[in-house]
Amino acid sequence: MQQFLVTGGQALHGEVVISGAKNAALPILFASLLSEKPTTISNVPRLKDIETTVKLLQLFGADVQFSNNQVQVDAGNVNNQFAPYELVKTMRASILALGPLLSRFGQAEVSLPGGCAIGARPVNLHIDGLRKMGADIVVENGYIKATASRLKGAHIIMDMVSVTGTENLMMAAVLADGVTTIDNAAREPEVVDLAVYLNTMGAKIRGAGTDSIVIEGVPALHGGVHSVLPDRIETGTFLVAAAVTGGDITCCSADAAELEVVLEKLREAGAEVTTGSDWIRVNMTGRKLKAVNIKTVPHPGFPTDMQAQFTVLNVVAEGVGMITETIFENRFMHVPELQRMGAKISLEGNTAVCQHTDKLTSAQVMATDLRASASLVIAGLVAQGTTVVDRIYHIDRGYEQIEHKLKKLGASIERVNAA
Ligand SMILES: CC(=O)N[C@H]1[C@@H](OP(=O)(O)OP(=O)(O)OC[C@H]2O[C@@H](n3ccc(=O)[nH]c3=O)[C@H](O)[C@@H]2O)O[C@H](CO)[C@@H](O)[C@@H]1O
Ligand SMILES: C=C(OP(=O)(O)O)C(=O)O
Repeated sequence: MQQFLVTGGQALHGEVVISGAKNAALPILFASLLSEKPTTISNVPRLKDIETTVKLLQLFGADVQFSNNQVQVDAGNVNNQFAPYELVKTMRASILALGPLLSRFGQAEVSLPGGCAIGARPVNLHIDGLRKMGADIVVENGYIKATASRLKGAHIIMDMVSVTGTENLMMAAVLADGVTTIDNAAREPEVVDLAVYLNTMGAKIRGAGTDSIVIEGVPALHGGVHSVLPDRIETGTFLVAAAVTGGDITCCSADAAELEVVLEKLREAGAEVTTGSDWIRVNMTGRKLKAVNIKTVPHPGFPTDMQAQFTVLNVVAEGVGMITETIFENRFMHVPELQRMGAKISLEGNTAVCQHTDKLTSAQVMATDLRASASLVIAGLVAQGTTVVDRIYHIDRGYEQIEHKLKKLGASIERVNAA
């Protein structure tokens, strides 16, 4: 098992190139299953979750070539629609195989993903929506078994805003017979990127990015070429790391329009934030960090995937900052670990009350999920001494070469094999 050793005290300086977005690349790779023709996707981050997706696509019978950051998928010979528990348990996004497989082949059997550290994360909305489109679905022995001769267009009103739920149903609707409307749809930029990719392949989707998406079914898709949008959560993570260390960094290949609310919170926290067409700079030199209040909500509100990083910001900042998590019921697993580093945080229901802590001190801490692990690394960058972050396989799910990127910005961080 690998660990990070992070020695605090260096302000981050310089430029970092942001990778393609994990949460866009995953649905886009699964969407390739909808076409018999080859597709090419560039700006794909090299991450554990992407490797898992490639394995799944290959298991289905697709020919997948991954070199540098480009993936070519030829799903012309797909002959298997079974996603086993062994792969699905390592990556919840595997549920995104369900919609495309069912839509193109009329059958799919996908393991239920199960809960994870941040919450139960059911997939009832995915199943209900597909049933509305005429699918026969049974859930037994831990598997979702779905069949449909051809899915039919339907009017689906989502009970809750679900990102992968919206994506799964949008993909399923692309080859359905007739028009599907998804109301109360997720508006995340990753949903929009998926729609752009599908439209490139000949799908007829409009309204992505609003809460009502209309999909006119087509008989087949052709090939396509697409570049994945920049990862707004990776961008935000580096910007927070710069702010808490009192640094000055520029994220290149980044999109400020996707991060408006996060940038606004950084300004409120005292950072100087400037942006260009494809870069964002945060300068904290000689400035005082102030605590901010945050409430996570679906896009365009504050993203839950940036909550743990802002928890650290609030601990280092002056004043008291409240962090309220409304999306996932258990997304404060980083708090006890940060407390072990001296952070003054008290949990009151779904709110973490963060107080200024004069000095964080190093400790051995355990990563429990992807963004929690990012927050522990950020805390290590400002703590006195060397922090040991265990279970960094969580961070490898979502951050491409994080230690190399941080080192280039002046951080002291090493990946080591645990003794
Ligand atoms: C691969 C990917 O894109 N992951 C993102 C996606 O996860 P994911 O798509 O899994 O998250 P959802 O948007 O579906 O979850 C939002 C809320 O809805 C609930 N829910 C969801 C589906 C369902 O069928 N029933 C149900 O009750 C969930 O438990 C959660 O409380 O959006 C989350 C919220 O922005 C992000 O944190 C994840 O990084
Ligand atoms: C929760 C996340 O991812 P996933 O939905 O893949 O678990 C995340 O990216 O922060």
